Amino acid sequence: MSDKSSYLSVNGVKPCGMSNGEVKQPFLIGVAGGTASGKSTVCKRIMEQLGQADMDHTQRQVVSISQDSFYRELTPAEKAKAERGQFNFDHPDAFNEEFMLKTLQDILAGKKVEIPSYDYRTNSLCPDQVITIYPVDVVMFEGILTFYFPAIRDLFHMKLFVDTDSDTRLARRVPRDVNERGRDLDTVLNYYLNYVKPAFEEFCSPTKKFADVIIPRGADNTVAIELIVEHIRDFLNNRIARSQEFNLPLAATKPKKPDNISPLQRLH
Ligand SMILES: Nc1ncnc2c1ncn2[C@@H]1O[C@H](COP(=O)(O)OP(=O)(O)O)[C@@H](O)[C@H]1O
Ligand SMILES: Nc1ccn([C@@H]2O[C@H](COP(=O)(O)O)[C@@H](O)[C@H]2O)c(=O)n1
Repeated sequence: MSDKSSYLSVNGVKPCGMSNGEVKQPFLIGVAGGTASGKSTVCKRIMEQLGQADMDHTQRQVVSISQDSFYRELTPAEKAKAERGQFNFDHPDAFNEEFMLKTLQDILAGKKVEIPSYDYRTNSLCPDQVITIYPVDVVMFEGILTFYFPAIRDLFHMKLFVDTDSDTRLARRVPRDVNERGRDLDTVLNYYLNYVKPAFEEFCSPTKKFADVIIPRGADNTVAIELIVEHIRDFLNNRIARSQEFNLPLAATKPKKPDNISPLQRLH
């Protein structure tokens, strides 16, 4: 099971459209950055500041999805290489680009999607542990190569790059891989030097130029996180205002019930 599942939203809310029957498109945020830069932690902080962290997962209106759910299935030969620490999981070819694109397009179209969990210990997807994502207000999509694929990059309303010093990232990655991903120290260090670091320089770091906001120091940068949260709130408030304008003629005969407003919208 993914070690990010504690906040990965298995949200059970029913699909919710606008009161005028229009499909509600989520605010889609791409979050990129090197391994262990703090992408997941930044998403968690955004969720907390939007008042979503302590909420029952069935009520959440903010969802965070990891790009790791979109690793492609490996052939038996590739699996054997992965077990020896010789398969490159930091290369774009390791991902199922088509599935990633289709899933994000479906999310934007207001559809319910299903994505698998990822197991780092077996280097494989868990098809029996499917995560259902129902339509919500805000979807964050985080991963090392979130901005690498042009068609996927173009889908985001907002692009964040978490920019954390590489020594700090290595210092975080080593204990994480040993304690949570069942790797030994030598394998982790060799893998980092042979695959992770070169791929970061070739494929991930150059995508920083596509970001709207670069977040130095990741989750420690509380000012940047507050500014991003304010921007998300503005977007949602503007959308509510637009939808209320659109609904004006209906409002006289059918007042909008508080239940039609999502928990996130009710904050403002
Ligand atoms: N600002 C921080 N200070 C200390 N530890 C952090 C910070 N941000 C993340 N970590 C830790 O570093 C590790 C990697 O963070 P994570 O958010 O999972 O990174 P990513 O999603 O980019 O791989 C985790 O163990 C996390 O708890
Ligand atoms: N089976 C796997 C698959 C991926 N990785 C590493 O995960 C890193 C990406 O996840 P982050 O949370 O660190 O962004 C990437 O650098 C891969 O090397 C792995 O170790 N095993």
